[in-house]
Amino acid sequence: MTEMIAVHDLSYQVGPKKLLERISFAAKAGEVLAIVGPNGAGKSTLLRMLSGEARPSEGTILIRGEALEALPQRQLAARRAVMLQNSRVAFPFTAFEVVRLGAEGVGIGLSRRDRDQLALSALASADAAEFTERNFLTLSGGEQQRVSFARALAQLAAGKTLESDQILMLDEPIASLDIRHQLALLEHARTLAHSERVLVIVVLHDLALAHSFADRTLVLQKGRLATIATSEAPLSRDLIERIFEVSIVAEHCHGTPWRQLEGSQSSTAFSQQRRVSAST
Ligand SMILES: Nc1ncnc2c1ncn2[C@@H]1O[C@H](COP(=O)(O)OP(=O)(O)OP(=O)(O)O)[C@@H](O)[C@H]1O
Repeated sequence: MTEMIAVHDLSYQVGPKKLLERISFAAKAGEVLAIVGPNGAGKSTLLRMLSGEARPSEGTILIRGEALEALPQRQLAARRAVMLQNSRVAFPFTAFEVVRLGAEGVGIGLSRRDRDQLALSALASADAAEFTERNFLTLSGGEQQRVSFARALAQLAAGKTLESDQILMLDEPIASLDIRHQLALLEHARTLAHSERVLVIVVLHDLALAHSFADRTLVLQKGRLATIATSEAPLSRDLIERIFEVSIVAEHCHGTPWRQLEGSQSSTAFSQQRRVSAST
């Protein structure tokens, strides 16, 4: 079967600066794909390309074999929902209104009542029901993030009436969440992937969480795809040290050997020291 998404030789340049260089990979329905990498590696830029928000300078992105840029807006909105790092809301909308917007453009076949219901159940799924009538702009960062996740869920649910093949794109969705909500959000995303065949693409900073939740992890470094890690072939300590410019000090890991740490559920076992640069 055609890949859900296939990226070939994707490059993106702003002026003389190359933000992404010759990136190629493909992903299937039902997969959780994490994207990790140091600050400035190009993770958000790549997600902007994959979502259709920006066009690559070179290369192609195919969604189920069709060129991304050729997809009509409504079809694209039904196929993929995106949760950005910082959701900007220009007006003092309630959380309900923000989430309902997700179901608006793609839920045309649904009654107003059905769309309202979708928004309410998305808020509940994201553990954000208590904010339903609150002004979005007055919510805390983590609360806003839960509402933004609900909005993406509402868009997927409404889009399902038009498209069965769907992609959920999440840019650092857990950055402001406490550990309970981090795990709940990632678990929810994984269930969507494994039970409903949604392709989930998620930018994460926490390597241990990426390892635990994703089927594969794309590692970006300076705009290039350094490697793709899987549970069978996890990121090696050496590669992590090289790409993230840290030293992982085994004796500081509370007796946890690195091998176990690679499969650990929590990033708290990480103990890192800045590497003294070779030039100093
Ligand atoms: N319009 C632009 N013009 C010039 N440089 C840009 C532009 N947009 C992004 N960049 C640069 O491109 C690089 C990649 O940015 P991007 O936001 O994709 O990184 P990231 O991997 O998501 O980083 P972070 O982990 O900090 O969120 C950064 O160095 C950023 O400063």
